[in-house]
Amino acid sequence: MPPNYYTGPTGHSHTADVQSVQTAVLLVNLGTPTAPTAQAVRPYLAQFLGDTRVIDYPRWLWWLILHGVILRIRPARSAHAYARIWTERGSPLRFESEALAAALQAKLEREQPGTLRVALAMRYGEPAVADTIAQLHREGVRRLLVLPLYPQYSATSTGSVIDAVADAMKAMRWPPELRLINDYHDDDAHIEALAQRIERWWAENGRGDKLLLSFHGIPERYVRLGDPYADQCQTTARLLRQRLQLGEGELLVSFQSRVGRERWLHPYTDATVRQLAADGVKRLDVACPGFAVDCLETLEEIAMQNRDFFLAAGGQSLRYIPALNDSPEQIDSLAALLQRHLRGWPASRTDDGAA
Ligand SMILES: C=CC1=C(C)c2cc3[nH]c(cc4nc(cc5[nH]c(cc1n2)c(C)c5CCC(=O)O)C(CCC(=O)O)=C4C)c(C)c3C=C
Ligand SMILES: [Fe+2]
Ligand SMILES: [Fe+2]
Repeated sequence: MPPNYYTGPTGHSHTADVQSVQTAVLLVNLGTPTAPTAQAVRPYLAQFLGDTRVIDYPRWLWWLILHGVILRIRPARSAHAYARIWTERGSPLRFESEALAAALQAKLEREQPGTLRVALAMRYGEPAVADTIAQLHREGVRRLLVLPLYPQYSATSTGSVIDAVADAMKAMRWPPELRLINDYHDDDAHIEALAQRIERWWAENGRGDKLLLSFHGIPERYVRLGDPYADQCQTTARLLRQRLQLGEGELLVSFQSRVGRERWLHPYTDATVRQLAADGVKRLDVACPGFAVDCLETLEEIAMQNRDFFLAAGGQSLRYIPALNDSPEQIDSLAALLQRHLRGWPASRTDDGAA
């Protein structure tokens, strides 16, 4: 039988429950290297930076630069950064995403016993989107709801997940019915979750002089070409500012993680924290609402690198407020978001529980 050919509900599944569950939720995050070494980071960066959604230069030119220059230098530098945040559980992006998926599975199982599966895939590296969808398909999944773990849509992040899902579907004779959440940047429950998470953190740790929201940047050119990302970041920030009842000067927005020589979204986070310190701000709180779970970009770039920049420029403390991760706030808001997008699909037990 050809690979990915639907074998029916008795196919390859191991438990009665899995056999009967025809609807799956697939969470997709970016992916992360398997170890904090140049050797492990290199193939990860090659796949990531080789994606035309991420870098759209003409292929032959970019291939020469990527393989001739960047992949000779960057893996060692990135590996050094990864080593600073690596734990005995591995890469934070990976174990935090797994914890989120497990908590969502448990929550949805309590709400609708035996009707839904939650799976997790990574856009780059493992577990690959195509392999995960093929496995769900073999287990009899006929309806698939995909949630890319990016609150704001960008072609470079969400768009690339859509490509990977489309490629996986193309390889199937009878693909499952598909729904795909584009973004949840202005979802009421999501804004409420962010606000409560920040307020809870302030209640436990006290409050700084200002709150900076740092989002991952993208090249400005992509926004001119129609990417809604910058607008969605600003909307998330505006809604959060209203909900937290903060003034324009108390909640600021910046963009981090710039790569290469092009102009990226402004203002840059590193320049912003230095300027704030120079302006006399002593205690700065930073949150990164664009990241569903903590990762290199929050734990190393913000909580370590930018903290150092702020202190060196005269600031007293830069405190990073953790991502929503698998907090009750995140689980409740994402479960509600998923339930809304699942509406209209039949309850998926086909065996009336008799298996
Ligand atoms: C070079 C172009 C890049 C674009 C465009 C980009 C957009 C983008 N990225 C995220 C989320 C994450 N990025 C992460 C790491 C990371 N990002 C880039 C480059 C671009 N990102 C690189 C090269 C790296 C790897 C690390 C490094 O070498 O600096 C991560 C963390 C991964 C981890 O393992 O922890 C996340 C998450 C979004 C949301 C986005 C567009 C909006
Ligand atoms: Fe990135
Ligand atoms: Fe970075």
